[in-house]
Parts: sequence; structure tokens; C-alpha cells
Amino acid sequence: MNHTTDPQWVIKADNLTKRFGDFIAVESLNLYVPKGHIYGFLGPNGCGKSTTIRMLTGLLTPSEGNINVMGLAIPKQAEALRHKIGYMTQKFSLYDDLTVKENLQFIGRIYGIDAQECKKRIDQLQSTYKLNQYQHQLAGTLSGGQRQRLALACACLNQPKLLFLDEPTSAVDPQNRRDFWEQLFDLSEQGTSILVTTHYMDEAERCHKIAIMEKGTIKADDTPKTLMDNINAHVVEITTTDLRQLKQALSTLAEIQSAAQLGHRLRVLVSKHINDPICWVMHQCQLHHRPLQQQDIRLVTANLEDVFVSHTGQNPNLHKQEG
Ligand SMILES: Nc1ncnc2c1ncn2[C@@H]1O[C@H](COP(=O)(O)OP(=O)(O)OP(=O)(O)O)[C@@H](O)[C@H]1O
Repeated sequence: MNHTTDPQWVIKADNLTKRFGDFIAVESLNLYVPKGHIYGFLGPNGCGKSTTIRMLTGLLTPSEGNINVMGLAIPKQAEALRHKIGYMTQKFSLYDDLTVKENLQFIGRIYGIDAQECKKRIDQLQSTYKLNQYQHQLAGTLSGGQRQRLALACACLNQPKLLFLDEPTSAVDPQNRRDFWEQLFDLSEQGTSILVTTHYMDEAERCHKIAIMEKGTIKADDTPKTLMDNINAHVVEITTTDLRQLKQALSTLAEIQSAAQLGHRLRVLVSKHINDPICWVMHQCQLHHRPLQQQDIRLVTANLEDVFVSHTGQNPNLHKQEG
């Protein structure tokens, strides 16, 4: 593949592999992120998302493969890349014993931004990310949402054209997550491309494109809508009593990709090769002495969580709790 500057892609990774001893954390991964996109990176805990980001940002040397980020060959030109990107790590690398403003000033000095220009940008960022009233507060005393806004402000101080965000909303309430995504769309509109990892399906659905990763490889990548339209399963919902036992019974069948309870409903993914999933599920329930009425069962439209489960065999919310 030609690794000269290609305006269409902001990230191109070919055959990327990372081994830690005998363990393969990332295996022959190909990733293409179009310029201007918010690109979501999904996958269970430990599937290799952060390792991939660390290779893409030049912090970790791949065992094999080629990386080109914004026209730069990585890791060879990692130093040049550092000035062009922003990176918000999972732990929001803030200095707890510095104030909000001091954190921003410190980052400004690391980037070598001229003092007057830096002051202007800090004023702007503190205003954009609603940090003005906290500017003299120690970062260590901020709430989760405030820390997140400060971390994003720090990542944006050098006006990057590409942002890497590793689980940026994990400690943040729904309203703050919503506001955060509005800020991401503002950045996107201003021409910033964004690669963001998340375990939240509602966030994944907001992305222009997503990749679903499992055990070091990408299982699927496309727009959320295309992935939902082309899911390789029928999605069936059952409303009846004894859902726990029904779930146990259905889960043993090879044709059932997953069965998950949602309140009074059981959401079941049935293999696509079953022609009439309603009839087939009703028959299986009958065989397990749990007959269903026609009104107890219906075909529903796939959501992104169904897509995730069909590719990874796992429930994204379980990963969050385990993580
Ligand atoms: N320096 C290292 N040495 C050995 N193993 C490592 C190292 N860094 C990562 N790993 C392993 O590589 C695998 C992938 O880890 P990674 O942090 O990339 O996962 P992730 O998809 O980002 O997970 P999460 O969603 O929990 O953040 C894990 O099994 C992890 O233990």
C-alpha cells in the first residue's frame, strides 16, 4: 500500500500486529479512518483497542504492520505527529495538584505554544468547556464531568486536526455525556477527525462509522445503520412468564446467538439461516414445555447492541461492569 499523503484517510493501518511475549494483543488489523469522521472503536474489555490507539499515536511500536497517520509514517515520524494530534487517555492524564488553568498552561508549555497565544487559547477553551468558574480549583478536586471537560480542553490545546479519545465518558452522567458529544460534533464540524473508543451503544450510534473489535481483530466496520441493516441474525422478542428458564433453554440451542432479558421481555438473536424465526422459536419453546401464544412473540428491528452481540457473542454492558 502507498503510504504517501492521501487526503481521503486520516488514519491508515495495514496488517497491524502487536505481541506481548507469546500473547497477541492485536492481530493483522486493517483500519482506515476517513478524514472528518467521528469513528467509533468498540469491543469487549481487553480486545486491543487501547493497544491499537497507542500504536497509532506512536507510543507503542508494532510487532508488524504499517501505519500512516495524517501523512506521517508511524512510529518513525511520531515526534512530528505529536504536534498534530490530541490524545485523551482513559485515565485523563491530569495533574491533580495543579489547578485547571495550571494544567492547561503546563500542556501549552509542553507543546511550546507562544505565551500570549497560549493565554488566548486557554481563555477560549475554559469558556467552551465551561471551566471558567473552576480555573483556580485543583484538578484533583473536580467532579468526573469537570475532569472530562478539562481533559478534552487539554487534548484540544494544540488545535489538533485529529483527536484520539479512549473511553472519554466512562465516569460521566448521561447529561454530561450528551453535552460532551455535542462538543465532539462541534469539533468535527470545524474539521477535526476523531477516533473514539466506547462501551456505550448510544454513543456508538452517534458515530459516522464504527469498527467492532474482538480478540485483536476487527470483526465488522461500517456505518451504524449499515451494520444494523445487515445484521447476521433475526431479532425476536418474547414476552411471557418464566423468562429466566426460557432463556436457559433457548441458550443451549446452536441456532440462538444470544438471549438477554430486558425487563419483562427476552431478546433473542436467531441465526439468519432459520427461514421463519417466529415459527422456529415457538416450536422450540413447545419442545421445552413452554408454549407461546402468537401475541407473545414478535420480530423487531436490530439495534447496535444486537450487532455488537452478534459479532462478539457478548453483551457490551457486561463488559462495562467487568472492566
Ligand atoms: N504492556 C503490556 N504487556 C502485556 N500485555 C499487555 C500490555 N498492554 C496490554 N496488554 C494486554 O493486551 C490486551 C489488550 O489490552 P487493551 O488495553 O488494548 O484492551 P482494550 O480493548 O483497550 O480494553 P478496555 O476496553 O478494557 O480498555 C489485554 O489482554 C492486555 O492485558
